[in-house]
Amino acid sequence: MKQDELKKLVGEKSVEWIKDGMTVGLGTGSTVKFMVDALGRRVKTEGLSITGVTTSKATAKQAEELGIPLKSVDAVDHIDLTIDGADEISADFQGIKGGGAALLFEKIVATNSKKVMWIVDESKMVKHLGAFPLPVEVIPYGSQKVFERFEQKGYNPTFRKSADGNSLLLTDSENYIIDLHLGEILEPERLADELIKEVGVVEHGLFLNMVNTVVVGLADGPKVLDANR
Ligand SMILES: O=C(CO)[C@H](O)[C@H](O)COP(=O)(O)O
Repeated sequence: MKQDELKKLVGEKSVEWIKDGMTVGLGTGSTVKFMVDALGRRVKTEGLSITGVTTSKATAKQAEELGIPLKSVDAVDHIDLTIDGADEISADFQGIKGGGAALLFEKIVATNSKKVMWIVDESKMVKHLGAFPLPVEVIPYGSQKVFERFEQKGYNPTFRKSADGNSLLLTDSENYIIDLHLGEILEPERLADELIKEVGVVEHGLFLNMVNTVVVGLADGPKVLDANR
């Protein structure tokens, strides 16, 4: 099966966990897009009553067009379940997210959720994190200095460019993304602590001890993994 078909498979499978009356965090990315489409169909055809809390302008636009009722994270009491994609998931269920530059809102929504589910095709399952460049969201002011500090530490940083390649990408919060090309992250907790203490860093894409369930798209069907937390 092609990667897109695996993404569709898990996107459509994941909405089975959504029940009437839930407040649901809606992640960002191409896999989540299939999930939101499937959720929109359930809202329309079954009259499923849910409230969505989105993690990006792109997901909010898609959900609005499908008639999914939305609220801000600040306007809900709690989020029952967040369904999101991921860029890498290690054998011990730690993750890298932010390939779609939505890591800040994704982490805020995940942190305020009772349960977090990640939906991925099998290429995202890895032994150790780090082959995927680690996104770090930084405030534009002073970002060159943060970049230089990352260079001195040997983190091989690159500023993420906009889709047309002519300017730096701006996140939904109008920040920049610096991607760290680390190769392998052997101590994710230590790195997460270090990055969040760096002045000018808003958030990083290490999502540690956050996911409860992973739905992996395999050629012979979706596989559900429990992170036991
Ligand atoms: O973290 C994300 C966006 O910030 C995405 O969930 C992640 O990049 C996976 O995206 P895709 O489903 O398109 O592969």
